Amino acid sequence: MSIGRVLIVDDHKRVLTALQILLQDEFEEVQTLSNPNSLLSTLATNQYDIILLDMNFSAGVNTGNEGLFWLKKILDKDTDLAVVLMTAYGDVELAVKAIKVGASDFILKPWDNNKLVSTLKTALELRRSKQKIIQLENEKAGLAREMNQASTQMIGRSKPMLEMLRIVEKVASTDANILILGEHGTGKELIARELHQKSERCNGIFITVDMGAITESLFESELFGHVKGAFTDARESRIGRFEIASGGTLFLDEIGNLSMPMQAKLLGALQTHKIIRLGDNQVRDIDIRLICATNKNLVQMVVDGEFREDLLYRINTIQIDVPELRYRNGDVAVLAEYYLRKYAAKYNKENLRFAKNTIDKLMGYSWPGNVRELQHTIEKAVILTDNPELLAEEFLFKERRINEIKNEAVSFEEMEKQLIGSSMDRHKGNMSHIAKELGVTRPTLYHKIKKYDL
Ligand SMILES: Nc1ncnc2c1ncn2[C@@H]1O[C@H](COP(=O)(O)OP(=O)(O)OP(=O)(O)O)[C@@H](O)[C@H]1O
Repeated sequence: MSIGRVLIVDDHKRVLTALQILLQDEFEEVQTLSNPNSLLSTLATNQYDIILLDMNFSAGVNTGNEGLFWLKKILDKDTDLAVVLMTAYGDVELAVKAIKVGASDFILKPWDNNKLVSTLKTALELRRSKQKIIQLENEKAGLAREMNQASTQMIGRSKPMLEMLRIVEKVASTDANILILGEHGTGKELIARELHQKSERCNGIFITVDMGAITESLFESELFGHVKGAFTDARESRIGRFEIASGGTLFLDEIGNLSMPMQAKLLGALQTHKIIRLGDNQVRDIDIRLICATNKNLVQMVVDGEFREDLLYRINTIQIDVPELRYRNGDVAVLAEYYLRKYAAKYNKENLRFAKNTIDKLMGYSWPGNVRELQHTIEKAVILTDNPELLAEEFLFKERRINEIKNEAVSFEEMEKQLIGSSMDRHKGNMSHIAKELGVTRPTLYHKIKKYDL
């Protein structure tokens, strides 16, 4: 028996009785209605999955117009209801008209019992699939809205920043592939999100894949998906990031970390706009806007034979260079103020201010870890301070010259390690909370935990 509620509408009592007897063993609930005039009030108080509706109600007038009239009324109330129509006259034109208006199917009287039952069951399945699709579409749109809302506003009014934002503004609405270059923590992911939000695809999904955290063996399954049984651990079929991002934007972070074989596979998908799930043979079209980012010098990598030239050309239709924080005069002060307000609110220290000379000290520092380092530095200071003002002495920077920046990367790594370690303690290993606090994706977090052996 199928789980489904059926309403039969026909003005012939004998038809109603015969259909009810036939269908009550096949469906969960079967009700009848001999007068269509009470159809709308019946629909208002009861829920059905299928309506089996006669086309001709007034004796002697067999135009089917009454059926079409009631069909429209039903669909006005609930566009997803499956309506199967019945007529004693095999009028193809009328059938086409009814299907165009939104009927699920059409049955001729006298009916064949088996055919009638299977038509209704197919209509029911179709309704279920439609409902599932609508539910998934709603969930997807809701998720996209939530993800878009969650992203931070871009802060910065310095000249290099304004120049970059002007380019972002210009290229966002195009569907061009974009390559974002910049040091760690300069805001590449934030810019990618901004591009997505300002694009025609803003109601679609923005999805990030951290290429630095993806292993050779998982690459294809992660990006292209797999079918059940494609490899030992593939217990269920799974769609890949390319398909999830369909209609939206796919952001490939740390693209410079891809091995040559992975680059070849990625290039294949980008050239053909098609993918094949691992273990499958169906070719599927992909519809994504591609944004890539890296802190590596890809041109040098091409020269060194570490990055495919054809892939570089494919991904950098437009290149955006994100300026390092140390070259953004004035942005440090604005960002510092922004993060002070954010963390003061978070840690219930709303009245906390910077002391007079603190901002000068922050502006004098070179910020090798860029905005992320500034963000974490302010958060740490807000947590640790017992003063009503954040004093310059509370920020302990080793003064560094530009030629020391190479070594700074090492000390920044040390700092990053400590930050992750303390966040892990604070959140008792809850990866979602840690990733949220540190402003990184979970794959990046896993990668860093592995890297620092935490
Ligand atoms: N202009 C900005 N305004 C506000 N916040 C910013 C800005 N730039 C970066 N941030 C913040 O700094 C942190 C790091 O930014 P993001 O992750 O986008 O950098 P990234 O360049 O992608 O870093 P990585 O190369 O390490 O992946 C995030 O928390 C982000 O919100």
